[in-house]
Amino acid sequence: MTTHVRIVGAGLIGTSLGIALSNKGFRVSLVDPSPTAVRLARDLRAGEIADDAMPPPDVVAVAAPPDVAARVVVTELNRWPDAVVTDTASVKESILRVVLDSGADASRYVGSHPMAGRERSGAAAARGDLFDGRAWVVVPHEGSTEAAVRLVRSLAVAVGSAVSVMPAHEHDEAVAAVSHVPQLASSIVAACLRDLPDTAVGLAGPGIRDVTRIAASDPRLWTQILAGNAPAVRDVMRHVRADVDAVIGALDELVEADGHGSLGTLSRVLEAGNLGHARIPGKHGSAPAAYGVVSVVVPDEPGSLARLLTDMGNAGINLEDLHLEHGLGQAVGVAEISVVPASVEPLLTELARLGWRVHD
Ligand SMILES: NC(=O)C1=CN([C@@H]2O[C@H](COP(=O)(O)OP(=O)(O)OC[C@H]3O[C@@H](n4cnc5c(N)ncnc54)[C@H](O)[C@@H]3O)[C@@H](O)[C@H]2O)C=CC1
Ligand SMILES: O=C(O)C(=O)Cc1ccc(O)cc1
Repeated sequence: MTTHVRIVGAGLIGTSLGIALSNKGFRVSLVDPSPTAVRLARDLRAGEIADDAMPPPDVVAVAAPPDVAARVVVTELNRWPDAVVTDTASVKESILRVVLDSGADASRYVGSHPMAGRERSGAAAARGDLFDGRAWVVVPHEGSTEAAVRLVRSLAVAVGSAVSVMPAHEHDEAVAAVSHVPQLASSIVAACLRDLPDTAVGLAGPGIRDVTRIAASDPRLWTQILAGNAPAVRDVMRHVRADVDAVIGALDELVEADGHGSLGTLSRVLEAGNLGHARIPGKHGSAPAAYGVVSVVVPDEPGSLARLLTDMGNAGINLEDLHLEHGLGQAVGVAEISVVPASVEPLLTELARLGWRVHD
C-alpha cells in the first residue's frame, strides 16, 4: 500500500522532502499557510495540495519554523488519531517538552532532524536531492512506539539519508557544536567585512568564502534555532570565548611586551583546530577521506572543464570530488580536483604534459 505523507510547511525543507518522497513513489499532500508557497511546491512536483476529500495520512512531517513547530505537531497529533507525526526542526528538546505537556498522544510522535539545508529559505530553493548522502537524526522519546520510530526512520532512508538515532538532549548538544555555533562563528566573521573598503574585500579568496558561506542564512530562522537551543549553544560559546580570550591575550603580549610564550598559545589554538577538523566525517558518517587535491587553472571558455575531465578520464584517474573557484570578472577559474593520494603525482604529470597549469 502506498504510504501517504502529509507535509505541513512547504518551504525549503518541506518542499525538498516532498519532491524526494514523490520521486520514491510516496503519496504526498502539502499544507502551508502561504497559498503561494504551497502552489509553488505543487508545481515543483513535491505533491498534491491537501484537501478534505483525501484519505487520512499515515505520517505527518511538520517542516514549519522552529517557534511554531511544537504547536503544529500537537495540532496534527490531535487531528489524525492514527498517524505518526514527526517534525524536521533544528532543535528537539524544547519541542518535545511542549508535545509531552500538551496531553496529545505523544506515543505517535518521533522527532527528526535532517542535517541538510541551504542558505536560502522557501520552496523556490528546494531540491529533490537535498537529503541524499546526508545525516538524518531520528529522535524518539521514552514513550514513542517502535512502529512510529520505524516509520520515521523509513522516510529518512527513502530520501537517501544516513540515520542516527539519539535522545533529544544528546541531539541538541551535538548540533550546538556542529551546526549552531558554526553558524554564529560564520556570521560573526562575515560581520567584520561590513565596513571594509572595496579594495580590501576585493582580495577575498577561498578561505573567507568557505568560512562565511553560511553567513548568508536566514536571520529569522536562525534566531529561532539559537533561542530554541540556548543552553547548549551557550556552553559551546563559552569555550569559544575562552579561546578568543587566549588569542587576544597572546596578541596583546606580542604588541605590548616581548611576547614570551605567546607564540605557543597561538600555535596551540591552531593545532587544536587541526585536530577538530580531522574529525569531520565524510559521506554517510564514514571516516574522513584522505584525498589529495590537485589545483588546475581552467580558462573561462566553453568546454574547458569538460576537456579537463576527459583528459583525467583518458589518464585512467578517478575523480573523487570537484570544487570550482571562480572570481567575478576573471578570465580563469581554479578547479580543485580530489583524487586518491596515489593518483596525485600521475595526475600532475599527465595534466602538465597536456599543457594544463597545475599545482598540488
Ligand atoms: N533551512 C535549513 O537549512 C534547515 C531547516 N531545518 C528545519 O526545518 C524547518 C523548516 O525550515 P525551512 O524549510 O528552511 O524554512 P522555510 O522558511 O523555507 O519554510 C517554512 C515554511 O513553513 C511555513 N509556515 C509558517 N508557519 C507555519 C505554520 N504555523 N504551520 C505550517 N506551516 C507554517 C512557511 O509559510 C514556510 O513556507 C525549520 O524548523 C528548520 O529548523 C532543518 C534542517 C535544515
Ligand atoms: O549548510 C550546511 O552545511 C548545513 O549543514 C545546513 C543546515 C542548516 C540547518 C540545520 O538545522 C541543518 C543543516
